[in-house]
Amino acid sequence: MEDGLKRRSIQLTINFESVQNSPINIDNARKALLQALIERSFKYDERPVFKLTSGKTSNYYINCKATTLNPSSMLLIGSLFYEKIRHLDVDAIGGLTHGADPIAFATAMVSAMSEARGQRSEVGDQWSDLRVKPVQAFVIRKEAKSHGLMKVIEGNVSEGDKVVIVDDVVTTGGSTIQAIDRAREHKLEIVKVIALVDRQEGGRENIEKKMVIFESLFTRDELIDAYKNKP
Ligand SMILES: O=P(O)(O)OC[C@H]1O[C@H](OP(=O)(O)OP(=O)(O)O)[C@H](O)[C@@H]1O
Ligand SMILES: O=C(O)c1cc(=O)[nH]c(=O)[nH]1
Repeated sequence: MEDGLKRRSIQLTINFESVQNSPINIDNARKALLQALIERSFKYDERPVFKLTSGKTSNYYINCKATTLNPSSMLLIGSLFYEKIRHLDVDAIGGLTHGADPIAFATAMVSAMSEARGQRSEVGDQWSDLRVKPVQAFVIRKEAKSHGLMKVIEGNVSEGDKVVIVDDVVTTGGSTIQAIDRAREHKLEIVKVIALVDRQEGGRENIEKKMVIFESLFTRDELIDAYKNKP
């Protein structure tokens, strides 16, 4: 924790006029992100050709990286994830590399942009969304680094920090649970867990057994509906 820094959150608006002309509305951002996931990430085949991390096969696959690494989607992701944590006392956001990384980075970036707007509000500007301290991003490695500082967790987090664990997809929840366990081994306090997509295959239940709050931005059902109704 950085001492002496307090956060205030006054107004619930996401307004990126400082970086682009059209402000982002949360409902519109969600719709746009769903569309991006369908266009870039959702793959379907009549045969179960997609092999999953668990070893099972599936007839659909959500390659979230094609969306999470796309710059306009990053802005949407950062805004939507930040919206879910901005009222909480959170020091940092991260998860198991690689799925979690772009989500954590985008959210941290949006939190810093929010801080910049807060500074403007102090000089009487219209932006009154004030967060004095941005959220740090961190990365949990699958294996400890074998040289340098030999770290498992990279980023500016330390014992006692309040963190949010993220993942791009939750299927069995195994990857997210690995992140939860590693974070706890490092004495990080988990405030909640947020996934971009919940495949509704038992992951939520498995994660909740770790006594954490679990949320997702989208479910498999929503994605499949959107895929079927694709113009
Ligand atoms: O809920 P689970 O059954 O664990 O499956 C979901 C995980 O699978 C994918 O990661 P992957 O193992 O493909 O690794 P990568 O992100 O490093 O590519 C995805 O990013 C999730 O982390
Ligand atoms: O279970 C997985 O490994 C998995 C499923 C999916 O839809 N997308 C992904 O990246 N991983």
